[in-house]
Amino acid sequence: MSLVITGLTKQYNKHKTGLSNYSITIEKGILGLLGPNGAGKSTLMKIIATISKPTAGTLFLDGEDIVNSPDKIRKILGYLPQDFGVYPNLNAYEFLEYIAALKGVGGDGLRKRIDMLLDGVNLTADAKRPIGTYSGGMKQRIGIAQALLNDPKVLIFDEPTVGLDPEERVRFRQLISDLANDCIIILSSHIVSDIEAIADEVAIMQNGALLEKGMQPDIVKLVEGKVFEAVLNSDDLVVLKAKHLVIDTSRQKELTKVRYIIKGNTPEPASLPVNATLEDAYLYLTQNKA
Ligand SMILES: Nc1ncnc2c1ncn2[C@@H]1O[C@H](COP(=O)(O)OP(=O)(O)OP(=O)(O)O)[C@@H](O)[C@H]1O
Repeated sequence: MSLVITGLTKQYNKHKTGLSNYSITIEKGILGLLGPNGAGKSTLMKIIATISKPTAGTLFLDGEDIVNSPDKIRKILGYLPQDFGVYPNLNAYEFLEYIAALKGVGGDGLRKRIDMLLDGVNLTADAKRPIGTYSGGMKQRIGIAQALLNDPKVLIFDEPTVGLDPEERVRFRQLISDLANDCIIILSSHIVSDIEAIADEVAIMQNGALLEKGMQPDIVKLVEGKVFEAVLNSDDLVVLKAKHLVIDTSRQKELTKVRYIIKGNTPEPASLPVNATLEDAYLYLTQNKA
C-alpha cells in the first residue's frame, strides 16, 4: 500500500499558506509528522482525510486519485482530528455505536469490536458513564477508539497523545504498533519524544514544506559527530551561543552545562562529543531554516 503525494499546495487565503508544493510518498508503517506550530501538519492530515481540498497537487492511494474520488480512501480511513468533539450526554458505548452507524459499520461483530476497542484504550470500567464527565485524556482515548472502529487501513491521528499520561502513551503505542504491519499510520506531534517512541519514519516539516523524511536512525545521522557538551562560565557561554546552535542548558552550581551543535568544524575548547538524538536533528533542521 502506498500514498503518493505530489506538489500539494493549500492556499487558505492571500496571506495564509498551509502547504506549499509538498511531495512525499508514504508506505505501510508509522510515519511521525514533526514540526513547530503552523508547520502544516494538520493541513496535510485534513487533505489526506479528504476533509479539505488542496489548491494544487495530487494524492494517489495505490494508483487511485483520492482528490477526485475521495470515497476510495474514506471507506478504509480512521481519523482523529485535532479538535475532536464528543457528545457529552452519550456514554462511551453509545458514542461508538453512533459513530459506527455513521461509518456504516454494523453486523454481528460490532459489539465485540466495541468491547475490544474500549479495552484497548482502557475505558471498559467507564464505558457506561456520560462522556461529558470524562477527563481530557479519557476523551482523547475515546477519540482514538472511534478512529479504529471500521478496521481502517489508513489511520490519521492529529496530536493523539495530547492529554495522555505516560502509562496511556505506552498503551497507545502498543495499540497502534500492532496495526502498523498492515496499515499506513500517520500521526503528528510537536513533542519529539513522542514521535521518537512511536514512529518508524519521521517527516520534519516547517512553513508548509518538508525539510526531511527518513527512518529515525537516518534522520539522527544528519547530526552525528556534530553534537557536543561543555561546562562553561557565563562569558564563555555568550561566545558559544554566538557561534553555535544551543540545544539545551542546565545550571551546575555557578557554571552552565550546555549541549550544542557545532556550526563549522571546530568545537569550543573543553567540549566532549555526545551521541546525537532525534531532538538534536529536529532542532538542527528547523532552527537552521527558521
Ligand atoms: N482554516 C484556516 N484558515 C486560514 N489559515 C489557516 C487555516 N488552517 C490553518 N491555517 C494556517 O496554515 C498554516 C499551517 O497550519 P496547520 O494547522 O496545518 O499547522 P500545524 O503544523 O498543524 O500546527 P499546530 O501544531 O499548531 O497544530 C498556519 O499558518 C495556519 O495559520
